Order: sequence, then structure tokens, then C-alpha cells
Amino acid sequence: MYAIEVNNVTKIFKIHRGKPTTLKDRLILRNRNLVDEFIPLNNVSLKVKKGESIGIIGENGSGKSTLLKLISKIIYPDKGEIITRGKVSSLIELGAGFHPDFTGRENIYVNASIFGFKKREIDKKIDDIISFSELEEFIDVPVRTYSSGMYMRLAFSVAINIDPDILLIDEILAVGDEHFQKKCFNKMSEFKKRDITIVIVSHDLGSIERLCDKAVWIDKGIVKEVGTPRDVIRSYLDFLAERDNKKALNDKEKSIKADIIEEHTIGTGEIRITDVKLLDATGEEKNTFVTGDEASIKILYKRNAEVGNDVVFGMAIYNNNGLNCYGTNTHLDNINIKALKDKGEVIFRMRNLNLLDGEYFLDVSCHRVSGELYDYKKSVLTFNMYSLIKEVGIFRLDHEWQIL
Ligand SMILES: Nc1ncnc2c1ncn2[C@@H]1O[C@H](COP(=O)(O)OP(=O)(O)OP(=O)(O)O)[C@@H](O)[C@H]1O
Repeated sequence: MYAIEVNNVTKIFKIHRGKPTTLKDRLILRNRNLVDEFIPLNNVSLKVKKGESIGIIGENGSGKSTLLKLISKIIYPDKGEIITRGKVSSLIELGAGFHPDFTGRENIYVNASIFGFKKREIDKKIDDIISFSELEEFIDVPVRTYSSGMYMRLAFSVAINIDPDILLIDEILAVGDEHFQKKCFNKMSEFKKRDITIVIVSHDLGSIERLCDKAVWIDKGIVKEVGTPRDVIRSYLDFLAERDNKKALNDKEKSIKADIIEEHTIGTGEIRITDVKLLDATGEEKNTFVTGDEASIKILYKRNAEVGNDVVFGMAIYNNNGLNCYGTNTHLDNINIKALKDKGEVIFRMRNLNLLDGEYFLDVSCHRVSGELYDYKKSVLTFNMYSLIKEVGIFRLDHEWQIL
């Protein structure tokens, strides 16, 4: 038995552009309103089993929230049908359903009564709701004075205490502080054990992976992939990487062209770095990687003078705070470069590029052992890292735990 069935659902938003103003428009449109149609979801089908936790991912504007609103019956489909079995509790629009002039306590009563609870029943639950929200101090002041985090805490506390069969959550977890987020996570894990069906929309892919049994990737209003969170997230990240890549490679081409026109001012020029590429494990040029991926830096050089074996190639990676995350060179790594060809390439292979989420910049250099520069390319490449696990810091340490 499915808790949620979305069958061939299409939603059409009508965007009114006002009445025609010119005589021509009036004659053609005969005083009708100008209406554009926008289809945020097109023929979407999805089945969620009772007790399953589903994560919906996708780019901004892809239709995720619209799908959640349809499931919660805040809006209705233009085609197709949606069936839900059981009591649906939704955390969709932050504080929607709260009256700003009512106190936190009054809003709990109003909210819970919408879900069919009698005053007596709410009386029994209210202490748990307030205690979970940790808003004891503020529970008797109007919610308009609440911060967005406080709103979220109250909304979450009500939503989980009305004994839902289906819980719908839209990005809201991101609002609370770390302590409250942890509490919400624990609560949701408990819900999972109690066979409550959960649908979460989030850009936090790590949370989706941790909490969900299945992930659904929505792209421009259609279901692009359904599967295990790891597989779907990987496909989604690859898609983002591909898109970022195209842009980055385009930018790189422009900057190389600019560089050729510009005169080299750094270094003696006895050796010049003519190009730098970031490659993935298959040797394809890429600018976006997932933490742990194999990657290589390929430095193309041209030797313009005899330099013997006095040659060092170096690399350094900076994050967007300007922090040097890592740097090394052939000399430090005891690579003795003998006679350098007139033209060639140097490859720096990283079996596991373990940098965490973020944007990084690559510098490469070629210099004498003494440090005197032949050439230096600052921020020659920009690349992005995505990680499936949300660790903190700059890079992943190769590690294992032992619990004794
Ligand atoms: N009431 C509405 N009228 C017209 N267009 C709307 C309406 N609500 C949403 N849209 C449009 O529908 C599209 C899908 O919106 P939706 O909020 O579902 O996207 P989303 O995937 O949740 O995005 P995000 O990740 O940014 O929250 C967007 O282009 C949005 O502008």
C-alpha cells in the first residue's frame, strides 16, 4: 500500500500580465487579460511506500516545492491525481498557518486544532510541544517578534507532535541552529522507526543521504531519476559538474586568449608554462570534482633556453578565503628533472582529491632550485568540489574509527 501516489500530475501556473493597453492589443485580444502559462511540473508520477523516507533534489526552480505543495493539498493539479493515505503534516512555508499577533502558545492551539485535535488533547500535548521547541521563555509573546529560527522551531514542534502519518518538509531544517538541527534529525530517525512516511525537499545532499531511503531528482518539472540517495545524488552532482565545467572551460579559454595577448611579466621566461589542465580519472578535462575523486593537473611547458637540471615544477591550491590548502613541488618530492625537452608536459596525479565542498584556485610555477622564477601562473584554474558527506574543514583526512 502506498502512502503517497502522484499519478501523471501536471501543474500549470497562470501568470497575469494585466489588461492590453494598446489599441492593437485591445482589438486583437478583445479586452481579455494577457495570461502566460508556466508549467512547473509536467506529467510527474511518483509512488511512496508507507514508512519510506524520500528526498527530493534538483536545481532552483525545478518544481520541488510545487510538488510538495501539491502533495500537501495547498494547491491542486491541473492534470492527473494525487492520493495520500493518512494524516499529512507539512512544514512547507515557514510559519504559514501562524497568526503573527497570536502568541506562540495560542498558535499551537490554533495549529493543532486545524489537524483535528480537541482543546483537551492539545492541553495534554502542549508541554511536550513547548519543551521540544525550547521556546519556554517566549511562548507567551506574539510570534511576529520571533526570529526565523524560532518560527521554525515552533512549526517543527507542532508538526511532529500532531502524530502525522506523512511528514512533508521543505528545506526548513536549514533554518535552525546546529543544536536544533541535530534534535530534528534525531526526531526524524525516530519517525522512520515508527514507520512514518517522510518527504524532504532539500539542497543539503548530505542530509538527504543520511535520512532518506530513496531520492528523486526533479529537473525542469520532470522526474529525471529515482533511486538510492547515493546513486541519484551522484548523477545530480555529475550533471552540475558537467554544467559548471562548460562554463569554466569557456572562461579558461577566454583567460588563455587574454594571456597570450598580455606580455609575460613574471619570471625569466627560460621556461614558459603554455597551458594547465585539470583532468579526471579518464583523462577528460574537468573543473568540478566530488571529494575523493581521482584528478590530475597537466602542465604544458616550452623551454626557451638551456637550463640543465635546475628545474622545479610546483603547484599550490588556495580556497576562496585565500588560504593555501596545499602546495608542493618536484624538488620537495625529490624528483630530479634531468634534461628537459623543448616542449612537453608535467603531470601531477592525485589518487584522491580530498578537498571538501567549495571553490578552489590553482597556481602553478616553474623555477630554479634557488626559487628564481622561470614562470608563474596565478589562479590559472578555478575548480569546484562537492562532497557527498558533510564533513567540516578543508580536506578529508584518510581515517578510520575504532570503538573499543
Ligand atoms: N504561484 C506561482 N505562480 C507562478 N509561478 C510559480 C508559482 N509558484 C512557483 N512558481 C514557479 O514555478 C517554478 C518552480 O518553483 P518551485 O518553488 O517548485 O521550485 P523549487 O524546485 O522548489 O526551487 P527552489 O530550490 O528554489 O526552492 C519556479 O520557476 C517558480 O518561479
